[in-house]
Amino acid sequence: MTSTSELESIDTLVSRSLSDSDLEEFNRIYYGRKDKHSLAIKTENIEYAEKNNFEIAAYDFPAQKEECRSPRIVRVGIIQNSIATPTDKPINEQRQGIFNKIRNIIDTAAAEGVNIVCLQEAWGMPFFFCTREKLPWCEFAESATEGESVQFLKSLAVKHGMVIVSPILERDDAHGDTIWNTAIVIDECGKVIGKHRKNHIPRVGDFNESTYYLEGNSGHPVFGTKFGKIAINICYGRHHPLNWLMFGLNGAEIVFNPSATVSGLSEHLWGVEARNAAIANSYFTCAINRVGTEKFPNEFTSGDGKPAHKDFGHFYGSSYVTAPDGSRTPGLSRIKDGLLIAQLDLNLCRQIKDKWGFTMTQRLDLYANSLSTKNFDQMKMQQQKFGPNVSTRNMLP
Ligand SMILES: NC(=O)NCCC(=O)O
Repeated sequence: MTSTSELESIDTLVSRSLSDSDLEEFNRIYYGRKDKHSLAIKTENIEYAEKNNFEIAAYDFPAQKEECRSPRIVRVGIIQNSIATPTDKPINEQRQGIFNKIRNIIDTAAAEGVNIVCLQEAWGMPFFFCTREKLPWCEFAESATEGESVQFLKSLAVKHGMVIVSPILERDDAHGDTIWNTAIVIDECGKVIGKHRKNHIPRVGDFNESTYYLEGNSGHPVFGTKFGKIAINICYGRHHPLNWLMFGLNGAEIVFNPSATVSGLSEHLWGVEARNAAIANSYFTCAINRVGTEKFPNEFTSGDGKPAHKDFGHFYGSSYVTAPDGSRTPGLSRIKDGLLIAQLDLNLCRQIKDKWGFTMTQRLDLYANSLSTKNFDQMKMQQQKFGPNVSTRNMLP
């Protein structure tokens, strides 16, 4: 289910083209990496990954030693995956094929000491929203506590004593079978400790997701886990700086961004948005994108006057991790399943807040005032009087 005509990755292109010393400078200037900070991976896991056709990479994000606090080291593992079988196969076969791949990758993450795993958006199904067809696709929606993928991951969480963040399509049968795009958090004992429902729904390209599920109603929850305070900003939410801000205000130390996005649309934005969010909010971000090209049984149109077609385009993977100081890992492959492991010292969040003062110097009072209902009403009145070009300065008392 992966395409070979696509470029493997920008990072392999760069590293193949530069001398060692130029590559070191590239990493320093562009990625903020003072040295390679690669972590050693056990030989048997490298061999296992090769045999099972997924990439494995590992990086370290150390913090300075402090006198009063011990280091708070956590290993996160982010997983990008393609689908496993053609999309015209029975639902259970499609689902099981993906489960088999994910089990291999999570077992490997555990063998490398990973504490928290996060999967990509809607990881257990093809990204069928382009089709606008309800059946069979809505059959992938499942209960957030007892669904097929939830049970599958609960057992892996217990087996490995790890926290697993799992983005699913949630069917809430207690509330009119409402469907949501949800990330659930399973703790190391196999308990679902909470969930977040995607706040922002795309209305761009073939991302016809509003046909299937509603805008989330869960706010900006942060989950206190054994390994750190985590939050999930699902896919299109990464274009909304205030969405990122709210997770930070609520105390997140790591924000996962499970995504599904295609080349031609967003690839030039991909390396910017989650990285910028880490800088602006002094937390770690983990951006995870689906990989591969998915074809569907029936043709659909994109509303752009071009001929009907059966594929969504290429999901370009390129998952990466950014630290609060803005340094980042290279991206995973654009064409292959992958596991990216990052060892984070969460002490870095406070160290960067102290160094740069971004959270201390932000003016939430000014923003809140400008965004308040009273000021919106004033703006509307002014716009009625003077036209749409009225300056926001006119809104302030
Ligand atoms: N899944 C999703 O929200 N994709 C929207 C496209 C994008 O944000 O790049």
